[in-house]
Amino acid sequence: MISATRLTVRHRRTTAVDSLDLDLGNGVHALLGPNGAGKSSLLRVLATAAPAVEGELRLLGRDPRRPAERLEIRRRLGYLPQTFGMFRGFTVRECVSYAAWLKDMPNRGAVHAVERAVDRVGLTSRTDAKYRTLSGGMRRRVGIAQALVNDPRLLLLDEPTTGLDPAERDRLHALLRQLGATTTVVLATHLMEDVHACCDSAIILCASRKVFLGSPQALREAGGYAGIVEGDAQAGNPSR
Ligand SMILES: Nc1ncnc2c1ncn2[C@@H]1O[C@H](COP(=O)(O)OP(=O)(O)OP(=O)(O)O)[C@@H](O)[C@H]1O
Repeated sequence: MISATRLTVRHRRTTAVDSLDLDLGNGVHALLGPNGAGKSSLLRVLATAAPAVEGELRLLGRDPRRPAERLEIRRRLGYLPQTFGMFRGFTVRECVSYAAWLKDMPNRGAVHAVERAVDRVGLTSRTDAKYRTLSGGMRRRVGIAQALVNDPRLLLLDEPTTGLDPAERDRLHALLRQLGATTTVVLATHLMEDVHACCDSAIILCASRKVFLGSPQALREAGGYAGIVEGDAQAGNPSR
């Protein structure tokens, strides 16, 4: 569902993702790495929100450089960016309906899909509340509902559990485990709790390069996250 070959992402002179090879199918895949390692930059490219400067990328079997195929990818894509803005006077329902409209969903199906997405993030009792009256964690859950509303085949979540209370984190983990059966989910996170609760595999980026890809168990056996990141720094690749 994601196939990248020598994918390179740059911001002016900074290389954020360096010659990445990646093949991911259905399942929940954690994207880990120190601050500045390139996680958000990679997710933006996978979300077709920014182009790669080099390399090949196929998303859901399609080439995001071709406008018609990019449109098809976007219809099947859910993306929660690390920070996102929303019209503060919109209700929860309006925020999620707006996302459905942006994703070109037919009006009739969208009404039910919006209710379902709001329910999946536990905000049904706040459907008519204005976005500006919500807590930080609830706002993040609105963002997750926006990402889910079109039942995406490719779901990209940038630190979705930040600010969620423990019960909501558990609820999201359960939802992601369920979605992973039919969806390719990439979850950028700093929390090993997320990895152990719902992920089938973990990818570690350090200083823009992939330094590990394997199951949570393989990660433990390889010395754990800290061991791998410290080992990479000692090998002369200090993270920015
Ligand atoms: N818009 C930008 N312009 C210039 N440089 C950028 C931009 N966005 C990111 N960078 C740089 O690209 C590199 C990767 O940043 P990125 O935000 O992708 O890392 P990250 O792994 O998501 O970090 P964090 O864990 O802090 O969210 C960093 O060196 C960062 O300073």
